[in-house]
Amino acid sequence: FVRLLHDELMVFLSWLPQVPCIDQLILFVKDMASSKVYLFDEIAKHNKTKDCWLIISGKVYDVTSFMDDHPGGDEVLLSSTGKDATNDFEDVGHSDDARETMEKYVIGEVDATTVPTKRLYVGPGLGGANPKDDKQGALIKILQLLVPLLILGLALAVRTYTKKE
Ligand code: HEM
Repeated sequence: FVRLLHDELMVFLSWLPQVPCIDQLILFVKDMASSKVYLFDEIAKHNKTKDCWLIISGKVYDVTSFMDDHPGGDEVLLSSTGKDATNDFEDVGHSDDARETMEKYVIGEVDATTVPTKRLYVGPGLGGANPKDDKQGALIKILQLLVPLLILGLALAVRTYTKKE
């Protein structure tokens, strides 16, 4: 056991030169601690003011204690839960200060394979993943053909009946 302890200590000491100052040591320890990987569904459950987690650029942030201090308000943070909030975060154009602040709230990473991908809109009849879309597309095409024919027919009928003998 002592030998094992000694070995662990040596490993730790061999890491130390790579950690030039205490700030970095803290970041390093935090990094190690935050290497937990969460599933999307697990993260999505934290969607309340008193329990709020965000996914930004693959990392998971527990911003519960930041809700009252967020300059953009707590509502926007809440509305960014249950999804990948990277775009929401980037669209605002957050400052470097904000990016530094957020590091305090990292609790881990998201397992990217569990994040639902957004379904891109595929126009009707263009082979959407949903077979209902295909049916709607066909109906629209038929209507597009029928309506001008109907108008033409009506116009012809009106012309025929109003023609002076
Ligand atoms: C850990 C995550 C976040 C941190 C640490 C954070 C931090 C900040 C900070 C410090 C500001 C002040 C302006 C700046 O320095 O850029 C800010 C503003 C703002 N943030 Fe966030 N934010 C986070 C996530 C989000 C998310 C997910 C949204 C969703 C849209 C958001 C929306 C906003 C908005 C709307 C403002 C106000 C911009 C303005 O009025 O100028 N933030 N945030």
